[in-house]
Amino acid sequence: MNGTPRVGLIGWRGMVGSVLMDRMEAEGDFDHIEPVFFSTSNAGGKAPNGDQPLADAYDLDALKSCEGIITCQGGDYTSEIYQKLRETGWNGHWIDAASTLRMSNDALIVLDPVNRPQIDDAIAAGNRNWVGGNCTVSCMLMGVGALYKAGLVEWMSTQTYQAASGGGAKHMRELLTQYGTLNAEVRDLLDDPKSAILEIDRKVLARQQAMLGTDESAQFGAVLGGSLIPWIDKDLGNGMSKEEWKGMAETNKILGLGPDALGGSNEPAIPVDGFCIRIGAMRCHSQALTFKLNGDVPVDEIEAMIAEDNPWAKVVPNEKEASMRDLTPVAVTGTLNIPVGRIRKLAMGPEYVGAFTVGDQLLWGAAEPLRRILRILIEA
Ligand SMILES: NC(=O)C1=CN([C@@H]2O[C@H](COP(=O)(O)OP(=O)(O)OC[C@H]3O[C@@H](n4cnc5c(N)ncnc54)[C@H](OP(=O)(O)O)[C@@H]3O)[C@@H](O)[C@H]2O)C=CC1
Ligand SMILES: N[C@@H](CC(=O)OP(=O)(O)O)C(=O)O
Repeated sequence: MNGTPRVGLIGWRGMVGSVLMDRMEAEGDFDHIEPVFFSTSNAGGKAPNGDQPLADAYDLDALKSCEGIITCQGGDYTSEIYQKLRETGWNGHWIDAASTLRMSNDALIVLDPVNRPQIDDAIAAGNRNWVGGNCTVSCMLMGVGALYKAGLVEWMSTQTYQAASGGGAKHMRELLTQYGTLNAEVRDLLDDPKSAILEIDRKVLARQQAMLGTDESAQFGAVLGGSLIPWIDKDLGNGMSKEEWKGMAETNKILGLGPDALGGSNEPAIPVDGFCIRIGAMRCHSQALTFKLNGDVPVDEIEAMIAEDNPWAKVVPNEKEASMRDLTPVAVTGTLNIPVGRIRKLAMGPEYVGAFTVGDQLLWGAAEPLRRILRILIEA
């Protein structure tokens, strides 16, 4: 991009978009672009800054006037507009949070602390589509990408603990409402220290069961408050959820491995598989990882590789106090830190290593890679 490019922002007032706006303000990104704010619902309304009214996000001429577009509007918008815009001959940079284009042959999944070499190659090759990765995959690679870069991983299994925010703002509200409803149901008993805990438990369960199939659980389609949901995203019909499928597909594409890598790669894909679980956290995704490494690498070497890989990955000593203090959603939310802890050899053998990592899925999992690719393209 040249000079101070005109960049269209779509989806800026949504949950991901609001986090993106905050980060762009904090990093001075608006000093490097001429922003054009779009809306799908309020064209002509007031933009968040500047004196231009909101442009219509379905107006192809308005979109075409931008050298770059960043959208956090969601997959439906991308499906509706992207192809039409390209068919007009628009050759600008399309930067997208939605998954729609992620596996396309002409799109790179961006996570520059992990795949900057692929990004540089793609820029040189004239790539124009840049898509943020799945939140779980991006947060995982920010933490343990060093092991992949070093060629140490034979396979990895993930067990995720994903926050309500992954579903969207309404899901976060539903979770908190459920917690409140359950608390209200037993408040009198909680206030009485002599009340029987099994009575509290019985009443909570009855209230949870009463939520099923009602508006109280409409977003998740199951009760999350005081429970969990062992399925995220679509059912692929082969026993796998789409969220689980993304683990291997996107990890390898980001790393430039396997046939789905941009331009295809002769390097074989690394098996990544496991279970993705929704839990009652707000906006941090956590994951327990099991690696089979292709050798017996000492734990202190693994820790050093992770610590040195990027400024955000932080090794947490595998001790109770440090883990409880630094390796939780409460410790990480709102920060770019990606702590990696519980690193230890597993009983299966010296090549088997376990780790636990936490990341804010709205930051590294969604907004941050987008604003960073914008800066990279401006500076290229
Ligand atoms: N949620 C997540 O964790 C992740 C989401 N993504 C992607 O980002 C997309 C957007 O997700 P998310 O930000 O959660 O979606 P939101 O529902 O928060 O926002 C999407 C759009 O909804 C419109 N909208 C309608 N009512 C409101 C309201 N009251 N407040 C704010 N916006 C409103 C806005 O469009 P307008 O201003 O035009 O009316 C907004 O841009 C997803 O569809 C997904 O593709 C990617 C990674 C993670
Ligand atoms: N699927 C993630 C959110 C996300 O990032 O989705 P996608 O891969 O569609 O961007 C979740 O629900 O936690």
